[in-house]
Amino acid sequence: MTAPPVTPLVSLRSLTYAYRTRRRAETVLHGVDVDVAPGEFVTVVGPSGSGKSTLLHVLALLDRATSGTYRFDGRDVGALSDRERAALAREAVAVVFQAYHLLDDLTVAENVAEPLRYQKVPAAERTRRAAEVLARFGLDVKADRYPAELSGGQQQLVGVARALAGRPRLLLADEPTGNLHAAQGGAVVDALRELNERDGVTVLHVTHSERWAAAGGRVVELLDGRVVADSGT
Ligand SMILES: Nc1ncnc2c1ncn2[C@@H]1O[C@H](COP(=O)(O)OP(=O)(O)OP(=O)(O)O)[C@@H](O)[C@H]1O
Repeated sequence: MTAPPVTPLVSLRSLTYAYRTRRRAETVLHGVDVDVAPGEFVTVVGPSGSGKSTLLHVLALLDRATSGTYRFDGRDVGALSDRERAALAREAVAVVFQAYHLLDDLTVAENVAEPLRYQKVPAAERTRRAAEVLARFGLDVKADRYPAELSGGQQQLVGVARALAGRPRLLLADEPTGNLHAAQGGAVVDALRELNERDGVTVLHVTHSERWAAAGGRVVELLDGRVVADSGT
């Protein structure tokens, strides 16, 4: 007996995206077809300007595709209202950016707990989860510090911990190592791999560094807004 087919967590078909200025529209994604199965770890590589960040913003539900379809766990995202998309993003998707986007006047633990408010997680549970994820990354000792008192690598790990605390199904990381030294960057990529392997979170890591692509797993390569190589197909 063959196993039933698994619904991809992410399924893109003929997806395009155009930036519109007052004068004209510039298409920067041209017919992207990609499926990502639940539990996959995908590294997206490509030179500067190839469309990696644009793709990530569409996947994160921050921008709507111009044409084509994006299905998230079988749901056609294009058919959702803005409110429904925002709810799906809040519940199921987390993003780690190159800039850490931590709130300076909140402690590390408060930063990690803060987004859980929007998922309506009760206060005691927010505190418990923040402590748990910080401990996993060895940052429990920094829980009461402020972001400015941490190194860049530690701040980015707090960003990963914050993403994990929300228990996302899809974690998108856009050049999370871009501002870091090699060793710090390695710790951040290790953290992404761990939450993929241990927690089953589907991860899509965008980078223009070949170094991380060489670390294994599936690699999707973009060039001029098109997928030119995909080791998963
Ligand atoms: N807000 C915008 N308005 C118009 N064009 C844009 C905008 N943002 C990006 N672009 C264009 O879209 C194309 C793809 O950009 P994108 O940032 O997605 O590439 P990238 O592969 O992530 O590059 P990098 O590795 O440098 O971050 C580029 O030609 C860029 O100039």
